[in-house]
Amino acid sequence: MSEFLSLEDLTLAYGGSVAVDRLNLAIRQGELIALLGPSGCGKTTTMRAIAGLLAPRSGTIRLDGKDITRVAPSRREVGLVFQSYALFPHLSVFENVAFGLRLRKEPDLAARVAEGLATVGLSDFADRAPAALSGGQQQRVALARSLVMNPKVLLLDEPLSNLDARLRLEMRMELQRVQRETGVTMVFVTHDQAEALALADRIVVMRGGAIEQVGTPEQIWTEPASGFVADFVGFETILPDPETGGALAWRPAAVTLGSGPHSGVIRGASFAGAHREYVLDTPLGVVKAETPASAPPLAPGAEVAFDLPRERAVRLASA
Ligand SMILES: Nc1ncnc2c1ncn2[C@@H]1O[C@H](COP(=O)(O)OP(=O)(O)OP(=O)(O)O)[C@@H](O)[C@H]1O
Repeated sequence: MSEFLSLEDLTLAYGGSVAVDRLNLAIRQGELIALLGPSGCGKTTTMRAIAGLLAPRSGTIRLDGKDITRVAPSRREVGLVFQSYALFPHLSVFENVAFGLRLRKEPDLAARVAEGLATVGLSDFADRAPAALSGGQQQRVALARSLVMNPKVLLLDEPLSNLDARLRLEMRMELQRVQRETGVTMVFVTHDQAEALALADRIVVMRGGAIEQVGTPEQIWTEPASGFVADFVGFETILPDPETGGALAWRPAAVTLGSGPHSGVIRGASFAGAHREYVLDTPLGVVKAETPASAPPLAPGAEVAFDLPRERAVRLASA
């Protein structure tokens, strides 16, 4: 694999407490990588180290063949877009995007700002104040501001989390389009598995300061490498497999409800639009199942037969 950005044995700590422990990751040029994991797993800490805002305790960061571990943030050619867009409220959209270019006294300022605004579809908004823009538009200004600096890597920390559901979908497509058109290598942080699956070329699932699995969205979705990843992508019933000593995991839709060799009691039921979700207490443990919304509803307290078909489970080395 041709590595463009590589993190080698990276250990990151705040004072005495280690937040990321000997992390290894190689990213190709032009890739769109998602760092996915629950709160506190070390995603933001990893991004801060790549940006140069946190000096590693040990390990190496290489970008485009160069060791940048001790290079100052402003010389790294790494762009950073925060979750709060941090635009300057008193500057116009144009001046916000021009800010970094002016600091560096770069040539062709007006043309480059115009190109940046065109890339994010905001050519007509150059004279507006940030306050006169929607959240999604502000986010796109922040993106343009980073892009005009021609970074080798663009880091995005929860870029969509402040947007409402509809805008988030729009910005997902926008980010993908910008990435395709500019070819810039992007690493973004999210705790939303749907976002990671929809956007990323590869997903890095993190847990407790370490990498749990790296794979394409398809691999993570269909072949989770551990119980932790399986649970994260919706395999909500994970039971020991006496045949192999490992474990088996099922998504709710893979559980047959109404017939089968097992029996359980419905503890909870909820309507989710296209389907109904059930939580069952069973001698095997808690089982989560769903049925199409068109199927007759089952009441809490009812006893129901069910099956856990082996052929619809994923196999895990351990639960
Ligand atoms: N400034 C800090 N000082 C001390 N500890 C910190 C600091 N920032 C983060 N941590 C700790 O480092 C660990 C990793 O935090 P980090 O912010 O990287 O997690 P995260 O995966 O980005 O979480 P979130 O999704 O909540 O942003 C956590 O245990 C956190 O408490």
